[in-house]
Amino acid sequence: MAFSLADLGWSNFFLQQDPQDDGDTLYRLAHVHRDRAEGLGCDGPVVLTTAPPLTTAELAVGDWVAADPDFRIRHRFDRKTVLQRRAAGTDARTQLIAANVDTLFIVGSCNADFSPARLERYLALAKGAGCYPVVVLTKADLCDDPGTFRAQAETLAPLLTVLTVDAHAAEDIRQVAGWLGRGQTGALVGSSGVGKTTLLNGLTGQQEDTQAIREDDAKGRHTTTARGLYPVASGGWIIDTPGMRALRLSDASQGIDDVFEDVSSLATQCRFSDCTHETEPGCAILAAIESGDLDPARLRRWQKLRREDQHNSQTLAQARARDKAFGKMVRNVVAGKKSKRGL
Ligand SMILES: Nc1nc2c(ncn2[C@@H]2O[C@H](COP(=O)(O)OP(=O)(O)OP(=O)(O)O)[C@@H](O)[C@H]2O)c(=O)[nH]1
Ligand SMILES: [Zn+2]
Repeated sequence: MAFSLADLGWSNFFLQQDPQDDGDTLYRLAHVHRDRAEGLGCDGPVVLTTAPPLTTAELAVGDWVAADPDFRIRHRFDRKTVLQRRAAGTDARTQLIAANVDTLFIVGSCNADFSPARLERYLALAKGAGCYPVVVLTKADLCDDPGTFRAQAETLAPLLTVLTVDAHAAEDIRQVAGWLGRGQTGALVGSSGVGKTTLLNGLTGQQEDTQAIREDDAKGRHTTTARGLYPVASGGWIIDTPGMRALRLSDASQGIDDVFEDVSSLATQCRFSDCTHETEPGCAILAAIESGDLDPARLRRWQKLRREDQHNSQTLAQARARDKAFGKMVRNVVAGKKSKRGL
């Protein structure tokens, strides 16, 4: 299938950046592997490699790049939005998830798996990344009253859009596709078994494998493997982001404050600027809990996310400082060798 640049999501935002080399061609990245990337251009899909100093580690699905006639990527365009998270394990580095996503579909379900804390975490990720969040609650067909789940979700961030859907129903898929008009890009996040693959299949008309859910705990087995950018019939694009179950936030304080705008604006009204909202007199948050205006569980979730974000941002800053010191040491050693050789 052939696409124009506008079909692929190209816009003035990218056009205004440095003009590419005359011989270069523009591509949007659909898949990124360790040694190569797959790009979509006006002449169809191509396999791309990177030219130093660029490596595939700096590329994300959804990125715009310029490549030379030998299909080597020479330039990556600045991103409109970028989804990233702190890498798993003890490594403090951030991991790229997807780039240039307009709408982040935060998928949950109308069953025992529904978790306000998890939705808030993804909402903070979306706000921090600059994406428009849409909460999609699946399995509405298996639930007596999906409206209660929707109402609960709507309280989690200001002016939040929440859809309740049967991910197998074409008319419900059309509702989701409403955010994916020509050149618009969406991404799906949510824990395993909530129906991301089912939504992806409905949106793209493809058949990726889904697996039957385990009855006991409402959690599916992990079935999705490859991260990629796929065309949607409504003219947009959808990015599947497998492996997003253990989402750890860092550098997300602005996103958290936006999602918890109710709590963070109350905090500015406390008498003491370093109020811990536990016992202090003149605490606006305690007063709101007392009057029933604020759910104490929401306060606890806000505090937990902020603590986690502060901790991760600190370790990230430490890792960056370590990298910088190491780079300096290497440069000093190299400079020392050069001066010994009289260069
Ligand atoms: N009845 C009903 N079943 C659904 C709905 N959405 C998903 N399912 C079923 O739930 C199971 C898990 O769905 P998947 O689409 O594989 O979930 P996933 O989020 O992709 O899971 P991972 O690939 O593990 O991340 C499958 O058996 C789906 O058919 C829905 O809205 N209604
Ligand atoms: Zn307070």
